[in-house]
Amino acid sequence: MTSISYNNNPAPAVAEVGEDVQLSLQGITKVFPGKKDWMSKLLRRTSSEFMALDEISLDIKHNKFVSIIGPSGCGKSTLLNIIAGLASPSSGALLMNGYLVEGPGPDRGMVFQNYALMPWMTVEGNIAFALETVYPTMPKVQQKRVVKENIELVGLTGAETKHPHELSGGMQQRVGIARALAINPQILLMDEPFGALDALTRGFLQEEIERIWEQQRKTVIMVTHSIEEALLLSDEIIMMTRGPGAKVDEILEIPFPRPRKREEVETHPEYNNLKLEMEQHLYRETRAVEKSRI
Ligand SMILES: Nc1ncnc2c1ncn2[C@@H]1O[C@H](COP(=O)(O)OP(=O)(O)OP(=O)(O)O)[C@@H](O)[C@H]1O
Repeated sequence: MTSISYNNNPAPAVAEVGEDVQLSLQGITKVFPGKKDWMSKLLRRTSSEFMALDEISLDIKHNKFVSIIGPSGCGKSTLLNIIAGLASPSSGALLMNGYLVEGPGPDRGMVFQNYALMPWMTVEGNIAFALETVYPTMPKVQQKRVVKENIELVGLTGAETKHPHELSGGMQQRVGIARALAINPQILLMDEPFGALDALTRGFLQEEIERIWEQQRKTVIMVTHSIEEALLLSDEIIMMTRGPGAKVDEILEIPFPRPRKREEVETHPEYNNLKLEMEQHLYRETRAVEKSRI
């Protein structure tokens, strides 16, 4: 792979973190303000403020595949958006290699559930556009090489000149993955990346992600609703409590050897215990949410 470097102009370090820690979340709280303006009052759509996340502290180590799982609406996407710099925390700090980060940056690449491709651009156009935006001075020859390498990496060779509407959902998400990887982020963030796909395509793409991860061993943080997906891909699974004021309940260490094959993972002696523990966690938290609404 072509190596790309960039100057992220990091802010000064504000705290000591362990050498093996790449990303440190320190007391991240997110409170969404309520709506009390005259228009909301007129439309009877006022709301009070809502604390989505309450003092989340986490250390993510280099080259780990980490999944975040929790009951629906607990704040998984909010947390990922804060890590991506697309949302700001109400309090707390986010440190990357010990340096404070306060906005989006090319050190974090994001893959969205709805692909978020430019519909008027081709496959290579979408990837080249991301590269141009992040590395405006990159020579065209290098840009072409990076685009080609990443199209190859996600198995889309031959589809370079197609537009998103000519591609299946699975192929569009491959473009989303290639685009995120092309900017050579230190951390790949994925928000329910396979959530909009049918079961078979989802299975294929999970295996593709496992293959790509083995090649690159980049740190990945993935939000998912799927226990099986988290178990297949992750080194660690962060289980969140229900909101409001969601916290980290427990972090599961996943012991399956790599490279992973679905059949081997599913027949590992620890698989059923881990799956049961996750099911019980999700059931308990979801049941509590439902009870609170009755
Ligand atoms: N802009 C906002 N203003 C007010 N509340 C918000 C806003 N965005 C999210 N929320 C609330 O914050 C909570 C967390 O939302 P978030 O989308 O992060 O949860 P999630 O765990 O990713 O959900 P899901 O599992 O359904 O994808 C929800 O209760 C949601 O309604």
